[in-house]
Amino acid sequence: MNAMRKLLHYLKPYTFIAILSPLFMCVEVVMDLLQPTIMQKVIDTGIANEDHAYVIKLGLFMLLSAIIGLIGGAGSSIYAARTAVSFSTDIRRDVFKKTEQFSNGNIDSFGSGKLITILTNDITTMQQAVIMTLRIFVRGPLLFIGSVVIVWFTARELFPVLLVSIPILLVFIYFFSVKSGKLFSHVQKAMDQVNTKLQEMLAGIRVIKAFDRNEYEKGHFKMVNDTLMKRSMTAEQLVLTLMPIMMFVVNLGIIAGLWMGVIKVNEGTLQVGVILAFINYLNIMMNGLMSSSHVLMQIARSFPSADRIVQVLETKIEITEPEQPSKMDEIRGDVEFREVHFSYSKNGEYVLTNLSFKANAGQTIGIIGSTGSGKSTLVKLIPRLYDPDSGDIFIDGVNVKEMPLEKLRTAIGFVPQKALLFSGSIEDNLRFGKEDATIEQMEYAAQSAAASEFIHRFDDQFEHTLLQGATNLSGGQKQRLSMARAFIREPKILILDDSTSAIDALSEAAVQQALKGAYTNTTVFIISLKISSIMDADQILVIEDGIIEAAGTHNELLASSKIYREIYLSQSGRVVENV
Ligand SMILES: Nc1ncnc2c1ncn2[C@@H]1O[C@H](COP(=O)(O)OP(=O)(O)OP(=O)(O)O)[C@@H](O)[C@H]1O
Repeated sequence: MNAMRKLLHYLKPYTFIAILSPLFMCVEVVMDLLQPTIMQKVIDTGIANEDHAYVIKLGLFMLLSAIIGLIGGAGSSIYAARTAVSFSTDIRRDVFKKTEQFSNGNIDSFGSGKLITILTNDITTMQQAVIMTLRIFVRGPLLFIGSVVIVWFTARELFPVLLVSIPILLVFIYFFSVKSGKLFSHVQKAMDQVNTKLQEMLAGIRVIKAFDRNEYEKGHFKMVNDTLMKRSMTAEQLVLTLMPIMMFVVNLGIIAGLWMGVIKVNEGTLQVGVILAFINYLNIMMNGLMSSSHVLMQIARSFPSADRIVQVLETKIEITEPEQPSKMDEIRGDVEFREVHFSYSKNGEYVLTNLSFKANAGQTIGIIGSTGSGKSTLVKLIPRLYDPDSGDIFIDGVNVKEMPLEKLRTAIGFVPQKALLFSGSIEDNLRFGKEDATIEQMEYAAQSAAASEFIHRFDDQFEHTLLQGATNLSGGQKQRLSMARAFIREPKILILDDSTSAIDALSEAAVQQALKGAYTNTTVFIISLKISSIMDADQILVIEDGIIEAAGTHNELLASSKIYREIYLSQSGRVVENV
């Protein structure tokens, strides 16, 4: 309820056109309600007295009221659609803006499948609810109340039929609306699972094929799809069953009306036209109630959607701008971790425990350790993709939590473990790192990342188009471009998270040479499973189970760290070549 009230604020800018819709609808309803009364007069006065002129006059009047009704209906639809679409567009914009600010932790906790369902399904459900409320929620009750009032004044003898049938209809509508709200919230949850599965399948289609897991994936998809089907079926069936039940109650009302009416016609206290008008009004009433019940169900369905949308809009962003950002000059690139503890699920097991180290500006820090030991997590804390549970990280002596986020992140070039490029040209992707980069800067960054050669092999070079997920590049080419994108920023801190894993030894040596040459003032963090990639570093951190097991230069570690020595020995064939 609260969530719905919050979202209704989005209607405020459209109040005027939102009011126009029901106003136009009133015109249509009045015209609809006039028709049976005119018809009654045609029968009881025109036809009964054989007054042709009267019949023609009323016939023309019926036509005119139908045309006015049409204008009213069309006007109402146009303004309802305008209001609802603008309303949902504004909500979608804000949900998108909010998700953009989400920290990694926020995204982890929602899951991208659910976020997509919220941005598509839930917002569309709200849009439908607004359209139906503006159009039908006014039309339904107006038709209903109008019919009751007219029957009271024109066919009071048959009014007892309404006194019995209306409460029965209302009970059914109440029961179905409440039940459908619950069922549709289950449908939305099933939809989240289908979206998550679809996303995963599309992202991993190559792996699925390579492992010949199509059948397994099909089976898995069938499972979530079947759940969605069952839940949708139950919900839709319930909604659709209401119609025949209401028809049945109305038909009983018609029979009762006819029976009472015929008796009264025989007694001479009622005219035949009144019975016909009564039956018409009973049908109009049922239509009014039926459409109101549809709106009620749509509204009931929109409550869980509103809750989910507001959940996103009100999510507390875990990583926020400091309230009083410290004033900093140019960042030099000193990085210090002081007693840092971190866990992904708050109060869960620590992934990093009591990390302390210092990197001076311009130094290269190698990070090595077994899979899952916490290497990537460590570097993700530097640009504040996550914040530590306790302990602090300083850049040039200033706590990163006190630095303006933009200043902090523009000083960092991050090359993630999985090279993620965007659809568009190579140039677009490089400009992602530096919007106003010149062609010379692009050339230089590409050269430093050993990407120049393959780019120049394309006819259109930097304008070469990358498909979604850069599927038209090889793994190594993607890594090189991802590095070039970070290099072009000329960052003060460069983080290379196992970013040369798909690059041949010669190219890797070229990249390292470039780093030594042109990026001497940059503090470089290199994560690698290969000793050859980090052995020249000024300082190497050996991470095991989230703890710095040892730190020092290559030679120091060979002497002091058992783990480092073991890694060295296991890779020594390659290392010896490189030394
Ligand atoms: N987003 C996440 N949510 C929850 N746990 C995570 C998340 N990312 C990583 N972990 C867990 O944190 C631990 C450290 O992961 P991390 O990616 O830092 O390891 P790593 O040393 O970089 O491994 P690798 O060499 O395989 O890349 C692992 O146990 C992993 O399962």
